[in-house]
Amino acid sequence: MMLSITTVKLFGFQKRRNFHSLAKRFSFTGQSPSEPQPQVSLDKDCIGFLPWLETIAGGKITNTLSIGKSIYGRSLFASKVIHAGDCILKVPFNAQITPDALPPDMRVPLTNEVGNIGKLAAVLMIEKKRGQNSRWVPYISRLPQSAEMHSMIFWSEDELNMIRCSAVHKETVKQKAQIEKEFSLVAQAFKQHCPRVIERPALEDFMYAYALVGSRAWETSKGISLIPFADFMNHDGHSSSIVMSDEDKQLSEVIADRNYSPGDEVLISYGKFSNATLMLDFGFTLPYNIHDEVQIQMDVPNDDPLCNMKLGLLQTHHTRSVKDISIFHSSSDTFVIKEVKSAKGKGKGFPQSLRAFSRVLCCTIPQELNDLSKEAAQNDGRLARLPFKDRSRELEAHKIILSHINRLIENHSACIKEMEASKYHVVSQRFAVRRQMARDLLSGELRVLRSAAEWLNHYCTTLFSAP
Ligand SMILES: C[S@@+](CC[C@H](N)C(=O)[O-])C[C@H]1O[C@@H](n2cnc3c(N)ncnc32)[C@H](O)[C@@H]1O
Repeated sequence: MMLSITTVKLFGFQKRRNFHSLAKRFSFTGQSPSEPQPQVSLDKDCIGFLPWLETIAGGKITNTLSIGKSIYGRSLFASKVIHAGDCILKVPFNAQITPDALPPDMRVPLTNEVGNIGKLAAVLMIEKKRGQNSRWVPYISRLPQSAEMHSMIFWSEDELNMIRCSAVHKETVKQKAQIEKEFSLVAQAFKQHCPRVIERPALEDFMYAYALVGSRAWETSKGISLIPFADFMNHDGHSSSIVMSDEDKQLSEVIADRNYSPGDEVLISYGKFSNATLMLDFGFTLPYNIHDEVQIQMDVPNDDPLCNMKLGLLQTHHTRSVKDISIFHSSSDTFVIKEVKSAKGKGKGFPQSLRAFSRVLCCTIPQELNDLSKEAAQNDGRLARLPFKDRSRELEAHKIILSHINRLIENHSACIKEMEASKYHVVSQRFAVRRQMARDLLSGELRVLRSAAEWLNHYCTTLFSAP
């Protein structure tokens, strides 16, 4: 997952928001009550950075932001009063790094099998190896080191074990395998086409570059772009400021969504990401993430006598809507549930597609399946979307999901309990950060699962009370 950019020709003024607490993580130096405008403590390592980038850009990038340090690494802070609606930074496309920078000979062998992140990671490796000869050295030297990063591809077996009950565990394994596959192609291309720059490509270096790109590049018309300076901005899930791209003016820009005083940390939204996505790709979590979700995998058992008929029917009718598919590469029996806001049916409900799947699952004779198929044809074509007329069958269908969800609740609770039991062991700072991430992930998923169980329980108990 990359950060997604919004392409704009004309953009509307974004809604004013209340000041959010994340914007106050910064500690000021030398601030006294008589000073109404606190001074921003600049990141001394970045003093020459903006003038350098402005030279490349051929113009001003910001009038109101400076680079400072937050508890989450580098960040941008208001150096002057900023009003909601102000444009706070503009980075022209010519000051961005894209896969177009790959040596032409390397582009061809990498075309199909290496994704945009892998291609840009290869560019970053080349620039890094060029050292002081790289045009981008002032930028590259200010990127975080791999030891400071917590993207899940860097997690050890023990660390990954903490989240074994979550679907993101499997995704991490898949992502690592994909990176290794892409690395073998990139390494081959390096050996053939740039042996003098990269003599002995190392998987470790590729993984580091891949994690940097995955956590700080935006999808753009070039496929993907690293946008220096804009990528020093940290994420706030409540912010409505995003990085936007203006193809006519050939630049990326950010508009403030709220007022800021000098010294405030200025945050943007990377997207509506769950903690699973944030930890997999960005290496952090939010303590309470409203976008948390749980991936549910349900199978038609192989020993079900109607297995083939059910699979055929499900395939023909596509039980899932596209909205059910998340970051996870889903198979035909994968569903995503979000927090069900109210057990009484208000707010976001329980996914219809999963309920439909379980109705199909509990059919025991071909006639029932044929009836579902006929019913779909008479309505909007979607299978099993209406409750069974026979309420005990409807109950049975929902009990299937409920027992699956209850099992996941048990697994999540056991993982959390195990983690809490090991809380007082002496651990490294790195492990402590990752354990907190694991806790945020699992508690968020547990919240989602419990809301789903509550909804299902309510549905099951009221099924027979309706007239
Ligand atoms: C686009 S970069 C932002 C700049 C970064 N802090 C730096 O030092 O260069 C994204 C990275 O910043 C950190 N980050 C951003 N927002 C965060 C947040 N709300 N909580 C924790 N870490 C965050 C994570 O390490 C993430 O991978």
